[in-house]
Amino acid sequence: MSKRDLERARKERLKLLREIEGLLSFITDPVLVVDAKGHIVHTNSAAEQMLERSQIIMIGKHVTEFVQSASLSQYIKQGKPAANLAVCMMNAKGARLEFSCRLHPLLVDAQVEGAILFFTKPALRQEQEKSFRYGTRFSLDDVIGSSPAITALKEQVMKIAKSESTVLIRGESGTGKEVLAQSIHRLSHRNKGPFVAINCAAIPEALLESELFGYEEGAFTGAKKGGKPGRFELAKGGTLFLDEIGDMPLYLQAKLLRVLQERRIERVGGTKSIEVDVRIIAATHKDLESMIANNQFREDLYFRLNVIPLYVPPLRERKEDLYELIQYYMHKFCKRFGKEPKRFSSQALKKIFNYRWPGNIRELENMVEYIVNLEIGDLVTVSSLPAPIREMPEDQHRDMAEETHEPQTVSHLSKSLYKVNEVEEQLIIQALQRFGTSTEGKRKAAEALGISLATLYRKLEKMKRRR
Ligand SMILES: Nc1ncnc2c1ncn2[C@@H]1O[C@H](COP(=O)(O)OP(=O)(O)OP(=O)(O)O)[C@@H](O)[C@H]1O
Repeated sequence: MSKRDLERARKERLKLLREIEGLLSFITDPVLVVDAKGHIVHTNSAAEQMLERSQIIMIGKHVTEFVQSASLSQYIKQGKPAANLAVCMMNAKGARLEFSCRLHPLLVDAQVEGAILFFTKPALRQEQEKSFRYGTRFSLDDVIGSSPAITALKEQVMKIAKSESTVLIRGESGTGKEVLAQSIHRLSHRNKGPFVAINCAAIPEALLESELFGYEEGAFTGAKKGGKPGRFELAKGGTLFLDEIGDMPLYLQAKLLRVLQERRIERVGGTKSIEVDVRIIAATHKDLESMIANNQFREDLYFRLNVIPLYVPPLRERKEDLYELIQYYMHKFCKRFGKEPKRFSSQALKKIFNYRWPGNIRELENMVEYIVNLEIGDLVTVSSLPAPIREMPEDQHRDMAEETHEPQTVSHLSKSLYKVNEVEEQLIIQALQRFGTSTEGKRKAAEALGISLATLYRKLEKMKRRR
């Protein structure tokens, strides 16, 4: 085979791998693909979540390290299909979870090359889990951060949680709007009731109406026998979280407005009027005011929803919380994956602090998970950071003082600001150790830190005062 043929074959194989990974990611039950000896060659994210281990850890290991079964290895070796093998999956904390495994052997020219293993929950557990589906995972204690903005937001949440009024949470994607909605529910009088969420952007328009309001038997082709309750009914006595409300089509906005006014619904295809007993919390990252101006969002609905407005600031406006969040997630993922916490080099920290975090906390969480999974020893350098952070052009670096919104007086400094100051101090000390304390050294240190010489002097003055 020529070099070109080899390269083409390599590319074909890579393409096939990407296709397989893509397909596996759509499957919401855990899937493991193993070779003929039972070593894992692919996993999907559902398997990662279930086993609480990252793909990087699992690939190459024998399946029996994670899945216990009397006969699984035999089935794989012999290339025998199986429909319903009882297995136990063991997560990183050592918990044993019962699953039913379907095995599809991979045969090439009648030779066993491996197997695809699908894991589904036994029917009884599916039933038990249904009752947990409308619970919450987060409380206000899970809202990490002590910047003035987050502290004020938490105080506001505590004040309004007990009220029955509708809340509209605004903020960019990944800032924690759902975390906040769940915290409100937990603090409310309705906390014994369900917390039912619906993402108006994720559900196809044609299904959204029946998902929200339910339907009666025979309402449309394919409607379930006996009909189906909608989220308004399922949330009875609790909270209904309408996520991405800005993506709701106009005709449903009109219907929602009517429901909010009359506090009653009718299922699609039904005539019976059902009383609504829910508290509504809506959220969006969209600019509703300009949507109203462009006739894309109803102004009357906006006023109905915006009774208690809450705003979650983007991470770049509260970089004081970065360090606390990184520590929180470092601890969480190290515990989950059984790893030792890692330290960041000063240059890596500088990149992190100067990055704009367009994906907000979700992006930060992903970064820490990625880093925890890297086999790089305990020091995280710039080269280990994800590409968007690592490759941020120097001219996008901002003055750290501007970005951290440092309050002017010492009395305003919160606990976490001290932490940022500690990080900053570390960076400054390391830079001065490297370049020296002469004027020229300070100039170089300021340049390396991405701040002006005047800012460096100001920070050095502050450091002196703090000591
Ligand atoms: N203050 C916080 N402290 C710790 N984790 C947080 C905080 N806020 C958000 N998170 C985490 O960030 C992720 C995104 O949060 P969430 O889904 O609530 O964001 P969102 O604003 O609703 O996003 P979207 O608009 O995309 O739905 C979650 O995994 C959550 O655990």
